[in-house]
Amino acid sequence: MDHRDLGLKHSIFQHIGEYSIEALFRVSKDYGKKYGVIGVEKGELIEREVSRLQLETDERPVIGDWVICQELQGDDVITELLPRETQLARTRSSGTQQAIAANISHIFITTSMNAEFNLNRLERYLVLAKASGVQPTVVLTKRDLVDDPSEYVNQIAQLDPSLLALPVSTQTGEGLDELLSLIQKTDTCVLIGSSGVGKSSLINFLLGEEVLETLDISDEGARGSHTTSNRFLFMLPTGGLIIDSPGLRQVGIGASTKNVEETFSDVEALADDCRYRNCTHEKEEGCAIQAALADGSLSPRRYKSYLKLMTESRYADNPEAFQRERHRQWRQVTKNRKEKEKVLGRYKEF
Ligand SMILES: Nc1nc2c(ncn2[C@@H]2O[C@H](COP(=O)(O)OP(=O)(O)OP(=O)(O)O)[C@@H](O)[C@H]2O)c(=O)[nH]1
Ligand SMILES: [Zn+2]
Repeated sequence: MDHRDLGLKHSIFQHIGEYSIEALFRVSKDYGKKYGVIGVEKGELIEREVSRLQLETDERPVIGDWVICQELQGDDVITELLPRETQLARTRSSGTQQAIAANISHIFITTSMNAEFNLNRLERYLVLAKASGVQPTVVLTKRDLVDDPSEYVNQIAQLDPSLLALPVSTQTGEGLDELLSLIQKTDTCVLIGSSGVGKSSLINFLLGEEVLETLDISDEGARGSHTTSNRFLFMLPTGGLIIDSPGLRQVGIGASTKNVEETFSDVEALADDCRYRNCTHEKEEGCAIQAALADGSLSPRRYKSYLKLMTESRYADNPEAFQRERHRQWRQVTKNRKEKEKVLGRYKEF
């Protein structure tokens, strides 16, 4: 085996500099202070537990990162964090971005074909994929529960005709070979989606064993006193890698207005035809978006989803504005509470 089996893309090589390839490792477990890393020595996979030195960047290594590890005074340490090709990030409460996983080549957006199916949520995930610069595929899970998945596939085609939507079932095995065939040897994939859509079941299938359920117990035994990591990079037996991280399972992830515009290119294209350049698409005369809503060519659902994600992403573009808005909302809450107390106080007087 070699580093390509760990997902090494050619582009990372230029950053290795004077180090030997044996010093190159990939972060596979994140314990907070310590990390699990994997590398290759004499054609064999090696796993190490390392801590990090004060790095030149403020950035903390995350799962999927490529790092340089060296032995210093008997300890294995991360001495350098290599530049990321892609990263998935979320917006902190302060409005700044925090990386969750790095060097990902494929995002599988998972959604099940039942009440959980939600186009707004899908659009949110598509914006996230845009923000990360990563190719998304929609995986429609629980294929065995529906007679005909085409109703779901068609709805996704309406969001973006170039987007692949793949119905699968871990119960019957349908679609799973196609899913596997999408993962190349040097690919690093993540599955994102709501709780219960079947992500763990899919990861277990890809790994060929029930790793996710049994992991906590065996890992704790092997690690002794360390807190068990719940962020993992797994190597698939069929080639390629997959990241499982609870941070990736949440939806509140940051993206810029540009990412939203790209995801909603149909709505943006309409806006080009508005009479006024600074059209707010609300009441203006000659608004192409209002016209499309009126003639039914743009659905009110998609329009609302677009406006909502645009508003959110404006804050990601501008953390200070994000802070101001939070402050304003907080003042409003406090004011409401004071007013309520006033009213209640008055009642007490009676
Ligand atoms: N009918 C059917 N049920 C499935 C399928 N895949 C998973 N399930 C069931 O759906 C439930 C949730 O599956 P998980 O794999 O734990 O879902 P998850 O997305 O990992 O959920 P979290 O761990 O909470 O994020 C379990 O009861 C599974 O047995 C499927 O293809 N068909
Ligand atoms: Zn308009």
